This record gives sequence, structure tokens and C-alpha cells, in this order.
Amino acid sequence: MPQSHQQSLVQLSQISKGFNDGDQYHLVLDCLDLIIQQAETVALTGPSGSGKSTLLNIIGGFEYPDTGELQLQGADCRKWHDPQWSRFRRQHLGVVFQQFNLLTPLNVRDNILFPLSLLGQKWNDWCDYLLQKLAITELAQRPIEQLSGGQQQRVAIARALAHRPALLLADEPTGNLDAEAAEEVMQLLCKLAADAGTAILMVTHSDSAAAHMQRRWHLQQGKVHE
Ligand SMILES: Nc1ncnc2c1ncn2[C@@H]1O[C@H](COP(=O)(O)OP(=O)(O)OP(=O)(O)O)[C@@H](O)[C@H]1O
Repeated sequence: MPQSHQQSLVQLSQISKGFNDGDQYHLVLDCLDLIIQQAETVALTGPSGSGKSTLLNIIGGFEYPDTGELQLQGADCRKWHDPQWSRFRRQHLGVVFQQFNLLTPLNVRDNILFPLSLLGQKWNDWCDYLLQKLAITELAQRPIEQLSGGQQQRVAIARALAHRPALLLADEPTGNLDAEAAEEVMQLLCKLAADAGTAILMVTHSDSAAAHMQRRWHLQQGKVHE
């Protein structure tokens, strides 16, 4: 994949996306333009139903736009199909959702190892560092179902950053936590992403979570306002 220091990590040009609702077409994203630079952190806010998750899904290749251009690290993704998207996600993308999507039959360590093993990588010092910083070292052998919501959230963050992705997509990553835990997790997330050189695009309804990001975008009526 082509790369240079000046190259944007994510570039959306004139992206539109809508859904059929009965016999009505509902336009959700309306000719959106946006750029995310390498290692930049961005909060995405907006009313419920404004299209925040749809936008994240398009950038992650989980949904396709109706029209417009999407470039990731300079590569034109319009014609990508599953093998290319899967490869990009495995190598360059980390994802943290509100429902952590951890593999419940596995323990903490194996959940974090999983994305690495798909890349042919082994457990390494960075994994130990993630566990230590997230205060889950003691839980490494514990099955996921025996963890609290806050502990699972930390495992989800470790798993998302284990392969040092270029971009982390986070959808309400502190949505299940109380205010104090949310603040702590946001601080950790930002520090670890900075250590890994990872850019973040984070959907949130929380002003205090958004304040941790360098930039803040508000999505309303299909457009992003800064
Ligand atoms: N697969 C789909 N089929 C039909 N409509 C959809 C689909 N996905 C999303 N929508 C609609 O698109 C609009 C945007 O949804 P989206 O989930 O992106 O909003 P959101 O800003 O993330 O909302 P929230 O803050 O409530 O999570 C909503 O009206 C939703 O009903």
C-alpha cells in the first residue's frame, strides 16, 4: 500500500449514503468530504440517527457508500471487495464497539493474541505493556465471561491496539462505564494510541470523552461540521 509522510490516512470525497425505509429513501450522509491525518484523534458527535455509525462502518469497509470516493492511506477503496477489506482491517484497523465483541470462549490473553495470530505475529513486549497499562495483567488467563464490563472494555482496547493499527474506530467506547471509569479509560486510550502512532475516530455522545480528542466533528443533516 503506498505511503508517505504527507499522505492522509483517511480521505472521503463527496460520500453519500441512504437507506430505503418502506417506499421512502432516507439520505443519511450527504456528499461528505473529510480527511483524517496519520495519528490524528477525532471525536464524532451528532444526534441519534444522524449517521455516525454509518460513517464509521463506511470507513471500516463494513458498509459501502452509494456514491463518492474513499481513500485509505492513499489507496482507492471503491473497488475493494472482501479480501482487500479484510486484509486492510487485519493490518491497519482496530475497532472498539460499545458491545465489546470479545470471543467469550477464550481467555483475555487469547482474545488479544487473536488479531496478531491472523498476521502471523506472536505475543510481544507491546502486548505486555498494553496489559500492564490497562491494569489487566493479573486477568490474562481469565475467561472473558468472568470479567466485569469495565474489565472487558480494557481487554477490547488492548485487542484493538495489539497490532498497532494506523486507525482505531471506536463507537461509544465508554458508553457502559460510569463517569470516573470512563475518564480513566479515555486517558489510557489516548496515551496508548499515541504510543502506537494510531489515529482515532471515536463516536460519542459524551462531551467529556470528546474533549480528549484533538478535533471534534458534529454530524447533522448528512454533513460534518467542525
Ligand atoms: N441497514 C440499515 N437499513 C435501514 N436503515 C438504516 C440501516 N442502518 C442505519 N439506518 C438508518 O440510518 C440512520 C443513521 O443510523 P446510524 O446508526 O448511522 O445513526 P447514529 O448517528 O449512529 O445513531 P445513534 O447515535 O442512535 O447510534 C438511522 O435513521 C437508521 O435507522
